[in-house]
Amino acid sequence: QQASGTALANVLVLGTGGTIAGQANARAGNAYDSGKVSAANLIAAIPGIDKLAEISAEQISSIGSQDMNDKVWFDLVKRIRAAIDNKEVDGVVITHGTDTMEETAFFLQNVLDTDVPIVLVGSMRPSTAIGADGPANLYDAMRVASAPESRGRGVLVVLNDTIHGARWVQKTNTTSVQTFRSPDAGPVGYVDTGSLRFLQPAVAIKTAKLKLPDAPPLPRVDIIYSHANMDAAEVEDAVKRGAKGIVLAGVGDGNSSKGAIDALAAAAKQGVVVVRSTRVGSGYVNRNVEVEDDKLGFAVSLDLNPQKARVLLELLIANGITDPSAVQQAFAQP
Ligand SMILES: NC(=O)C[C@H](N)C(=O)O
Repeated sequence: QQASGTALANVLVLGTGGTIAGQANARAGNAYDSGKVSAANLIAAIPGIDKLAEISAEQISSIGSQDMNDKVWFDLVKRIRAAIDNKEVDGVVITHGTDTMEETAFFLQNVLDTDVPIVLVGSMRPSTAIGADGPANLYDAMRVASAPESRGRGVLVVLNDTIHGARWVQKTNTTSVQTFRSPDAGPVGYVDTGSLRFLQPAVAIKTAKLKLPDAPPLPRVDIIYSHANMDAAEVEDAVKRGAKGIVLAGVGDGNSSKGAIDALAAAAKQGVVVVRSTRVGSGYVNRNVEVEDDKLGFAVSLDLNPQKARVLLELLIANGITDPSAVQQAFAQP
């Protein structure tokens, strides 16, 4: 049963920008500009998409997702909540740049309380490129967002025929159209010319674990990238500039040099929330294996990469959850 009682699902498309809305301007040079084409015009250019759903399109922002920020996130939440509360929609599609798509997806999953499908979509080639991938991706996202079987699966990402879950998806290639992967969990489904299929039945993903403050910004959480020959400087700088939390993009199993770990322990003692993640790109970060987390007052990110650990930690601190064991428990929730 659709929100409006009509045969087609009602899908709200919210444009934020990105390469999917990018346009080359040959006269201005070789680079293309992100976020030039409105979501409404992207939809209008796709033959047959109007047969999939009753579509309405609105623009939230027109930016490359390298510039994604708290204000756009708060605006998205406000609009989506209103659409769901007013029973306007059966599904939501968000057009978005790919660079920070996984962060927006994971952010929304943590604050939206709904089983309505929320689908993020982007492209790797601008809308004016030969073989632009945006139209097919947007068509597929519309199929996913309008399908009853997509309900209750949390926030989804659709690109290149593949459906991913917000917790696991990562951008893994700088330029390839096959860039989104879920290294630790695999995709949740596929959408191609012939079919839309999920690999597992929906296991209600607990959305909205956390409250969103009334207005941005979220508390400052810095990511510190670990490397050979590392000292304490980056950690100390983060503390000096007022970071309330630090995520370590550690080497290997979330490790770092003695100097950096000592500085993180000192920061934790002062009340900065420290979460160890990894720069590796896949795998779990385990507690108390190479680093004495219990003793030093750290939490670990488990399967969350540094950029998603940062999003979760911002939200936890905003909700007053700063005790390392409470932070650890929150990271463990699927
Ligand atoms: N393919 C893309 O969308 C990259 C672009 N820089 C963005 O994230 O907006």
